[in-house]
Amino acid sequence: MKLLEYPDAEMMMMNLADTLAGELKNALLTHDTASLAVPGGTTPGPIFDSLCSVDLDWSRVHVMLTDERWVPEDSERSNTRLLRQRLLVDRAAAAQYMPLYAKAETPEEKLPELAADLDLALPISVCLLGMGADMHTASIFPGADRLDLALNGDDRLVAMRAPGALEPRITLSAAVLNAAISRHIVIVGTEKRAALERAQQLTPSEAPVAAILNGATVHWAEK
Ligand SMILES: O=C1O[C@H](COP(=O)(O)O)[C@@H](O)[C@H](O)[C@H]1O
Repeated sequence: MKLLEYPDAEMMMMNLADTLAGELKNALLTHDTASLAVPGGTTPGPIFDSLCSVDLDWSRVHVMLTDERWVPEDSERSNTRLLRQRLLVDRAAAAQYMPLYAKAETPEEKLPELAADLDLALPISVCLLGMGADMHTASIFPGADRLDLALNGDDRLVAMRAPGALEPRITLSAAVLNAAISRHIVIVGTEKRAALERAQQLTPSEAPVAAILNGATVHWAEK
């Protein structure tokens, strides 16, 4: 794992947007299409605000989330809602969005069709992940019901319920995240920095983020 420390979060978000854009442009030089996986939650909004206006051929880019909360798209908890408001706008509105949510009571009902659609966009060219202070990444949570499947199975997508998650989740598996050509993790604050350091001493079952640290670049700013 490589750790990049930034003087402040604003600079980090702009830098990271540039890095992701550069990697996408490179991928498009040698492939017809490229894919970008991004997290939801509270951290990545400012990255999306910069990335969405980058001049690249977005029509050849598949955009997907690393994970989704099983709530309707108009819910404030929806990661898709965040993407539609802040990433899939401006030039990036031309990207092809691969949803991880479809209208149904439970993620299990839609999982096979969502997973089949994803195949078009795998392996991921550029992957950005977040991390919670509880050391979850994507929606791979400590104590989750299908933790072993998400960490060690071959499935691309896993439906999850966990004590630390407010609603059912659907998440890309560690296998899919680790197959990404480039992997970045963005974290802000001293609590998450301490959690990252703790995770490096723990097993992936105790600290799921540990499963995807090898080969990743972690971007950190205190505030
Ligand atoms: O629930 C989630 O949490 C993580 C971390 O979110 P943050 O609000 O602490 O930045 C996020 O990476 C994930 O995509 C999201 O579903």
